[in-house]
Amino acid sequence: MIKAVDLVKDFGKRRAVDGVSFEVEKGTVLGFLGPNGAGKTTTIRMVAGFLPPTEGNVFVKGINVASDPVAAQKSIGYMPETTPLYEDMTVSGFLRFLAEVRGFSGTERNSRVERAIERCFLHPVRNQTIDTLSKGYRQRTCLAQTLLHDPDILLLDEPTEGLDPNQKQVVRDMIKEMASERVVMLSTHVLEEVEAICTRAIIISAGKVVADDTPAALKARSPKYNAVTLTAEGEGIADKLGKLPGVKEVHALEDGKIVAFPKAGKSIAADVLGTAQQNQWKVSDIKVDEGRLDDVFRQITSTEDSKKKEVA
Ligand SMILES: Nc1ncnc2c1ncn2[C@@H]1O[C@H](COP(=O)(O)OP(=O)(O)OP(=O)(O)O)[C@@H](O)[C@H]1O
Repeated sequence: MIKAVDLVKDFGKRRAVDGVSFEVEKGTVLGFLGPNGAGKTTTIRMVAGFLPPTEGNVFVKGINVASDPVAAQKSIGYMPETTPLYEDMTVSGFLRFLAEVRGFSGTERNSRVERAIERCFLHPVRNQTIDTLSKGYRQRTCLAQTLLHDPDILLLDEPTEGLDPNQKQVVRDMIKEMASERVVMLSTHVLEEVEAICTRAIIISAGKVVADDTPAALKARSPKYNAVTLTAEGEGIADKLGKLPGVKEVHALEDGKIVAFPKAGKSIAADVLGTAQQNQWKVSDIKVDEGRLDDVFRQITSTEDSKKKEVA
């Protein structure tokens, strides 16, 4: 549904996006991650047809977005970082107005507005003016306006930014619900969001794609992935675990816990447990680490930063 090919965007001498390519198919919730200034918003704006690329192309359902943005935008619902809202309009009045801008009138317009209100749970505030809405309801109103024309592609720039944890959850659930029949591409700094709702994550750093995988596969790149933390009483625990063939190293923590790190690609939990049983250690707790996306994010993006410094 979306195909981006070698996208480049220069602002004067600054290269904000530097050769980004990806393809996304229906049913995907793609998290676009990266440090501040990495080029996320710039890329999303190019996909949305609001910013022409300096080089490269974006195709949306086969339509070249830069050559025919109006046709492409029929399939796109775009929620920018800050959506302009008409503060003195009511929520339903605002949605009716935008439905008309999109070319719908009469009963068609009304039913589209009702559907958007329903999908975004806006009933309690439908007759309230926008200037009186809480941040969460403002965000849901922004989301509702992206749905009026029932687009196949939703581009959401930091959709949960500034929301409290309950509101975040509501918006995430709405996004998940909308994703099954669409492509959702969202930018975020929030790694837990990627784990909670994304089926795929692209990490961008200094305008380049530095990782593109499922959140689970990215987590598996964490140095802590499959590490085993053991709370146990017994003789020579660290030494014995260090001798297991799959174990790379063993750390004894100050609180008495022992952490065994596996060699790349190894799973050591069964061996650790077997050794504990053989030696009759008194095990009170054992945990296998799932890996952490923030470790991987830091690792990948700081490697890129240090490469840049080396080049400079
Ligand atoms: N209109 C513009 N004119 C000049 N430079 C710009 C413009 N828009 C973005 N930039 C620059 O391009 C780079 C990428 O910005 P962009 O907003 O795409 O990053 P981002 O990853 O979305 O960052 P953030 O997470 O902070 O929102 C930054 O260095 C930014 O200063």
